[in-house]
Amino acid sequence: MRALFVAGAGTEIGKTYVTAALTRRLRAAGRPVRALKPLASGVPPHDHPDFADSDTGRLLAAQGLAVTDGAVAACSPWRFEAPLAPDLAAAREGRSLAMADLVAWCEARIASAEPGTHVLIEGVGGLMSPITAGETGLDWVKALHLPVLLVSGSYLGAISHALTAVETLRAHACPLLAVAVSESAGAPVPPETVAEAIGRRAGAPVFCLHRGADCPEALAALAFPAEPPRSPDTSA
Ligand SMILES: Nc1ncnc2c1ncn2[C@@H]1O[C@H](COP(=O)(O)OP(=O)(O)OP(=O)(O)O)[C@@H](O)[C@H]1O
Ligand SMILES: C[C@H](N)[C@H](N)CCCCCC(=O)O
Ligand SMILES: [Mg+2]
Repeated sequence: MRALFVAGAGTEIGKTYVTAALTRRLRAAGRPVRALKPLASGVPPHDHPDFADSDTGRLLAAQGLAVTDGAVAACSPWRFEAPLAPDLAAAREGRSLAMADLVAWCEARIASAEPGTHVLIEGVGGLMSPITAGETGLDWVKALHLPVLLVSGSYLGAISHALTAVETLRAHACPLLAVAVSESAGAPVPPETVAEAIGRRAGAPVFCLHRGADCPEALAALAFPAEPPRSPDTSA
């Protein structure tokens, strides 16, 4: 597998945290990776002190990339300052975006990735957060035909949010690779308890990331299995 889509059961629950952790894990194993946040709202200009805390800033840092005009545009070509749904954030700036352009950009980035490079695409907000006036993140996932890594929190209510997203993916024949439960601050139960409840019903493996934790090796191995060593060519 060369690319996957990191979708959320909601917003502010850990998609960027998990994407960055997976990126660092792959890089530490010497495996090239591109982490993309094609569409980002709530992003200040990249010379602003808060840029480092934006999704784009955090994904560039995880990739070891300097904050340059080119690197920012190559990670997040559609950036809006207002921390709102993308369609609303775009409208605040008198701009708009087209799903076809977003999908075409993602497909081109996957197609042009160096051989062996893994591509992670982080979505926006929750699975069905609006992208344009008429389309949601689900439409984006469906158009890309990529396996989905669904990120959940562990706050009270996260189980239902995650399973609602799982059912939605299933109803639309979107392949669910795994669920990652990223521990929410102040959660009333350990993330394993949430993961177990999701796992019983999700029909996919579920992984936990505690506060501040690295990406589990097993998640990286499932997402991007190591290529088997080539057997020697004995045909000559
Ligand atoms: N496992 C974790 N350990 C420590 N901090 C975490 C963890 N998961 C999430 N966070 C923190 O919670 C906040 C929200 O997480 P994050 O930005 O990854 O959410 P998101 O789902 O990507 O949000 P958005 O919808 O804006 O893209 C961030 O400050 C992030 O660092
Ligand atoms: C600003 C925020 N952190 C995200 N970038 C956008 C979240 C949009 C959520 C829209 C919704 O589903 O209501
Ligand atoms: Mg994010």
